[in-house]
Amino acid sequence: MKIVLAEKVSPATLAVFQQEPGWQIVTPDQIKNGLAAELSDADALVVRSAVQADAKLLESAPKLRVIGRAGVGVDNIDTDAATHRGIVVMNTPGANAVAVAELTLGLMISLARAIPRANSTMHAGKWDKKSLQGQELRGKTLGIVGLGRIGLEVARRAASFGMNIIGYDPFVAPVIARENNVTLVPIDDIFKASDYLTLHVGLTTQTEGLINSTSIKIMKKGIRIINCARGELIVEQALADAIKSGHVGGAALDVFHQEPLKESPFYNLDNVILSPHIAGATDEAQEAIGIQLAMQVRDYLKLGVVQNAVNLPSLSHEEYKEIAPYIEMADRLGQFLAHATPGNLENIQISYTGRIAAGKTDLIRNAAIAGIFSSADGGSTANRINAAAIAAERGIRIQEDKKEFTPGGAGSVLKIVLHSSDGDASASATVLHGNSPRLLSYDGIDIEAPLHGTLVAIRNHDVPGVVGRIGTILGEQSVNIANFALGRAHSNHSQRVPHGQALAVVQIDVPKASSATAAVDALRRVEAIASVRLIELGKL
Ligand SMILES: NC(=O)c1ccc[n+]([C@@H]2O[C@H](COP(=O)([O-])OP(=O)(O)OC[C@H]3O[C@@H](n4cnc5c(N)ncnc54)[C@H](O)[C@@H]3O)[C@@H](O)[C@H]2O)c1
Ligand SMILES: O=C(O)CC[C@@H](O)C(=O)O
Repeated sequence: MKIVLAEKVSPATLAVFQQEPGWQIVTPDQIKNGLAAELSDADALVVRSAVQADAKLLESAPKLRVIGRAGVGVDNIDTDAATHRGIVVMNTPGANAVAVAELTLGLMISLARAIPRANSTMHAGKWDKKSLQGQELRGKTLGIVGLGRIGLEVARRAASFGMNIIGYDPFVAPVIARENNVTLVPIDDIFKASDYLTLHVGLTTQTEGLINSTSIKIMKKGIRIINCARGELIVEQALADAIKSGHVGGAALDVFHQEPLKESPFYNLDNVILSPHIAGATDEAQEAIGIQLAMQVRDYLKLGVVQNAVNLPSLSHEEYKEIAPYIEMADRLGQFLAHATPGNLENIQISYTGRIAAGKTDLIRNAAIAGIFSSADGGSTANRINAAAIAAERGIRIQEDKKEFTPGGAGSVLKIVLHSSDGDASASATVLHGNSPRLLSYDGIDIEAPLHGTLVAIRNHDVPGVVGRIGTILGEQSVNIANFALGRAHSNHSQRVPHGQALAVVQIDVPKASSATAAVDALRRVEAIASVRLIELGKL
């Protein structure tokens, strides 16, 4: 495995990767010919906030499987492009929340008591006590936009200063706000009522430019604004103008539109405190972030465990262990069905029954779709990260239904139905003995066959002698049979499978599926055989 660390990470982060025998770790100082060149054969990329992992950069990384963001905000990563390329994007939520909250409180106190100015005047040999009378935080109203991990840490600390806390976050449960002494209010009330306003939302199309000349106009005179989230949340010139006019009493900014900051409307404004994107930069946070991220990236590359992914639901190690055999089974079932539709694929219906229906099924769904898209020559780029997105791009609808409890306790069963313009194809499967994927039905005929290795699926008329002919032909062609499963349509089956139809799924021992082509051709010439499909089941 090749891991490219594009930005400085803690020594403990490096150590996690270095413990893996044979892994090549490239540190920022070893990147000599540019990041794009280094990524040409990389499996993983680790970034902080400076590197822009955009679509163009990702084009130069054909093998890349995971991007690890050492931190929270992923606005420097084109997650759509990553998803499209089947790359997992992971971050480390929460690991720097206390660090950011502590700096936020530090900046609020610094604004209230003009600590930076007190310090610089003292260093300049001045005793400027008169101009340094401040205000207390006690009794003031703090408005928090974004009550996630950081926003809530800020709320808890601000409560201990005796502040009244109001918050705006459309996605937080009122009970969580209440438990943290936050009164939820509409965003305009935050602007109107806050003495201090602090931002803790990610950069999205909804939050970009949240603080602008219009929102500033309705703010309480003298408000102080703290931004430790993302520079783009504020229209910088509008804020600078409002500070100069005295409408806004001060600001403390850790993040900016352009970083590193080279030119700024805030330079030389007395009541503006600037810091170079350091809110999350504490020894403790960087250590926690680095180790957590390195372990996540390692576990994904080694075991396929997806944790803290922003483009896929995360699973705990235990959850992953439980569904891993079903992910593999879904992929094989999809491969089994691949090319089985008579016309152009329009719709994929995936039904989960039993225990799997109770858990997270996105990976199972994507594996099934990736399996369906897989072609004999391996030309499909769909994988379990991007398969649903690729289906959507191709205009193929995905329908899912779940039934947790089934009469008869059939265990966990996955059923896939491919609907096409000219007809349907369907199959269902389960996992036996912990990790053995088994086919349970194909096109309405019950059967029990291993979903493993090379299979020959034969639809035939249920007449005497066919099974014997199949065995003879395979024997004549020196193809050894590893497993022979038979099923037949019953009168109570759907009308699509007429009575008198039968199915054989034969697992054969051949080095490559192509070694059995002659045998398959011979089977096709048997009159009672309606169709033969040679299927080589690969691993995802
Ligand atoms: N300066 C730094 O060094 C630094 C460090 C860490 C995080 N950050 C920034 O802080 C942000 C918040 O981090 P977090 O760990 O608390 O993330 P989080 O995901 O835990 O919290 C974000 C909160 O914002 C809320 N939200 C989303 N859209 C909203 C909207 N339109 N209006 C109001 N609330 C909205 C979400 O519901 C969520 O509760 C990150 O996205 C990152 O950009 C900066
Ligand atoms: O890596 C950093 O230095 C900043 C991280 C911070 O912006 C984050 O979103 O976690």
